[in-house]
Amino acid sequence: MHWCRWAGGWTSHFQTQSTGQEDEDRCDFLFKIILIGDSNVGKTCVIHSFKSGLFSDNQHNTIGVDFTVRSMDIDGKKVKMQVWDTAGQERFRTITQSYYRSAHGAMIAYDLTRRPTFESLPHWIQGVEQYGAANVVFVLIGNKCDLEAQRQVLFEDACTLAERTGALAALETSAKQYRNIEEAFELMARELIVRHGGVVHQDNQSDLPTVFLHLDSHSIDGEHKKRSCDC
Ligand SMILES: Nc1nc2c(ncn2[C@@H]2O[C@H](COP(=O)(O)OP(=O)(O)OP(=O)(O)O)[C@@H](O)[C@H]2O)c(=O)[nH]1
Ligand SMILES: [Mg+2]
Repeated sequence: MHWCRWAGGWTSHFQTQSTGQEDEDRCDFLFKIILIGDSNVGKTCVIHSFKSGLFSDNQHNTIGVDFTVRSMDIDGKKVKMQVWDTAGQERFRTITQSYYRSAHGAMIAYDLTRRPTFESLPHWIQGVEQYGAANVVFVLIGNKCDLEAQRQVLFEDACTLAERTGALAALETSAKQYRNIEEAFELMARELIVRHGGVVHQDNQSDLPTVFLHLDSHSIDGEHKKRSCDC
């Protein structure tokens, strides 16, 4: 039987006979992360990239909801990230919203080459506030930063929105070039660990701009407490 800390309580989600897989199944924390945002912003690619490091150009639109699991080592703690991929298409909205309730964290994604996908972020944030848990942590993810020449959203605009809406952070990612993918999930994992009783140090190794907001003073080292963008 393998015990896992499920955000505040202990759970036996990994009850099995002893198979010699104990090390693989053991974890210190298990967090549910949901990815939401308009269709074609790259949610599935971000998750696929996080899971396998690979990028596929021929990604089909997600039907309903899908999920994947990946473990991360955060300062010696084994953290299982159960990542829920949702369809951005309107017709699946009722199904996808029913998954918000049990999420500890939400990554709300937009495509920085398509302004309308950024404009709809307030709507997605409102959905999290309405259907999600009260203390859900959310970050704003501007994907496709490899397409700089086609950019339609300034990072400063994302920072402003993040600050106004109480997001933990704003980040720009590229699923295609595996840029800021690991960092986005690590940022989320570190914050959730702190909120659920662990103590970790913030360790931002990203080469891309990230702005951290609304972090508890005890949650991270002072020197990294706020890395602001140039806005
Ligand atoms: N250049 C570039 N293209 C990307 C990136 N991420 C995703 N794409 C492309 O964007 C398109 C949509 O990607 P998906 O991951 O299917 O988008 P989605 O948000 O999951 O869409 P739905 O499942 O309909 O909600 C695909 O053609 C991907 O190849 C990226 O970082 N850079
Ligand atoms: Mg998808």
